[in-house]
Amino acid sequence: MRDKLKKQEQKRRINIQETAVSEQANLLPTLVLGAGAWGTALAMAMARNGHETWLWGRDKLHCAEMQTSRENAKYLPGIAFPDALSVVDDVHKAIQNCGHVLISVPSKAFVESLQMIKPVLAARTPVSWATKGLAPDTGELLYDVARSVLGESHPLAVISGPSFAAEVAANLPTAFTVASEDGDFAKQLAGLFHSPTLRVYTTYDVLGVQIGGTVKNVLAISAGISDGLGYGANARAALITRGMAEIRRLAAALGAETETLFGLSGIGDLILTCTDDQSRNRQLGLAIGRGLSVDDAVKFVGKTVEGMHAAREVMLRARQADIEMPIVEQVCKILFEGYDPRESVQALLCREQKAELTPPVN
Ligand SMILES: NC(=O)C1=CN([C@@H]2O[C@H](COP(=O)(O)OP(=O)(O)OC[C@H]3O[C@@H](n4cnc5c(N)ncnc54)[C@H](O)[C@@H]3O)[C@@H](O)[C@H]2O)C=CC1
Ligand SMILES: O=C(CO)COP(=O)(O)O
Repeated sequence: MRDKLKKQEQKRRINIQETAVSEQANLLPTLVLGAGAWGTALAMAMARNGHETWLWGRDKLHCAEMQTSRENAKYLPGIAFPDALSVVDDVHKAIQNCGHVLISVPSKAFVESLQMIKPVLAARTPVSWATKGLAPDTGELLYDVARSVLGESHPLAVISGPSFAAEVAANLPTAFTVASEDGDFAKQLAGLFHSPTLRVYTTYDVLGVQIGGTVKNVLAISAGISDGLGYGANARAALITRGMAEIRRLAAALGAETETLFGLSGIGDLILTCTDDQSRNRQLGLAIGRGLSVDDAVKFVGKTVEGMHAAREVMLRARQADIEMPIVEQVCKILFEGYDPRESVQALLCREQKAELTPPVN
């Protein structure tokens, strides 16, 4: 009995501490790490809501330019920073004094960012990220990477969904999802962004949100390749739909909620990036489909293309889970084994006949 009461008291204290941390996250400024397109757009969205936001980028010259011009002319030209947004120089001081860190760097720089904040981050300061992808080589989910680097004490959250940076920066209507195992933190983080032009939904399914946001990038490359080859709208719709089946299989195998894949971070982001030319993953596919070599296509796009990094790791996770992801497999063959995209499409079409749905067994 005494043990039970002790445990209840401990739980109550943890709750009080967590509430204090969460309230602090709302009052103290948010530090955004990564002054690319997405980090800047998210920083602008929070600052427009009056939340004091600090933006840090590793390129000192770029930061100095942003301080002077009050815009990010490199990634989001012509959109002025709100008053509550400042570009900071001293990242260590900012990490120590902020109420929440939001990481928005490419997946290859994610661990490096966690390692940079870890020694200076105050205990229990919440950390979120908008990075989409898996850990290079190991294919670990970024949530697991963050937990193992930062330990158990920091509330963590993932931001994902159909949201091109340029449209968010331009204040065009957008909806995305915040996922966290800590429901209070999810709500508070969503509240920092929520506005008449930005609807932010919350969920606890961090796994499903990360899988959707990662695999859709690989599938956007496949849709781009198909469109670059001139294969038409039927082929694109088939790739999106069968691609969705691949996402669902991986998500189910890893223990995510199927429902999540039918939400903003799943089908929402898949449709966005497979169909709109703002997507850099789709742009890479288009260039390959139109005849450029993979190397030349990467140079031609010249921007962050997460699907190029995620493709191998997604395939690795699929093999570990013993599931088929034929579209992702063909994208890997084109990107890394020199396959001709036409051969890959043939390989997909020539797969054995299959049922889309089989009757339930009584
Ligand atoms: N651009 C978009 O519309 C969206 C992007 N995302 C995701 O956000 C992440 C970042 O993408 P973007 O901002 O678009 O990329 P970006 O290419 O516009 O900018 C990336 C920024 O990260 C910086 N960077 C690279 N390595 C770094 C490091 N080690 N430390 C600090 N900064 C570093 C670069 O200097 C650059 O400023 C990606 O995972 C992407 O998939 C998610 C949703 C929308
Ligand atoms: O994730 C995105 C929008 O939700 C951005 O997609 P790209 O990285 O393909 O440009």
